[in-house]
Amino acid sequence: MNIDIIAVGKIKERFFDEGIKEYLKRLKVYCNMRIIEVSDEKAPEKLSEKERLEVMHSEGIKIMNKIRKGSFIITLCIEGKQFDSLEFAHYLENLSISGNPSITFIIGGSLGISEDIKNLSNLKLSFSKMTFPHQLMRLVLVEQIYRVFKIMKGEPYHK
Ligand SMILES: C[S@@+](CC[C@H](N)C(=O)[O-])C[C@H]1O[C@@H](n2cnc3c(N)ncnc32)[C@H](O)[C@@H]1O
Repeated sequence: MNIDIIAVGKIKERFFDEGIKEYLKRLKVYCNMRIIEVSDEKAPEKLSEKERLEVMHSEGIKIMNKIRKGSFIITLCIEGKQFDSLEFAHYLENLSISGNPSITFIIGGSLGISEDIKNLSNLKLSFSKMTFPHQLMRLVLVEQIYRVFKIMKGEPYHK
């Protein structure tokens, strides 16, 4: 299975970086995963709503340019659909059985993600109603994808 994660912004904290790298290493036997980083737009700390939308729009264009053609697009956002890990595993398993060439997960930057990207997504996925920083979200996502493969293969990990 080809899985892309398109993420806005860099991983700056070493402890997130190490965790993400560990799961990417573990995932190598299960899938072909690429992490594609797009740069975040430089923005002042205080932004008007109009400026915030403009930043997210510019980041959205960079994201769009990186989406693999024909990919099933899953955008992470707080208001999306919530799954438990077993449901998420079955959902991804069905996607792979239905012959999708790839799955693309999208994680927004510190300001969030544009409506354009949300609207072109096949699924909006929420990990809870709480807001997580984008670096932590990337770590949680790779861990949950690893968990999905362990569940799909019936291998011990999930309880
Ligand atoms: C710091 S958050 C952005 C917060 C922004 N105020 C918003 O409402 O989207 C950065 C990114 O992490 C992801 N994210 C954060 N919390 C999430 C959650 N509970 N479920 C799904 N994605 C989340 C989203 O992709 C979001 O764009």
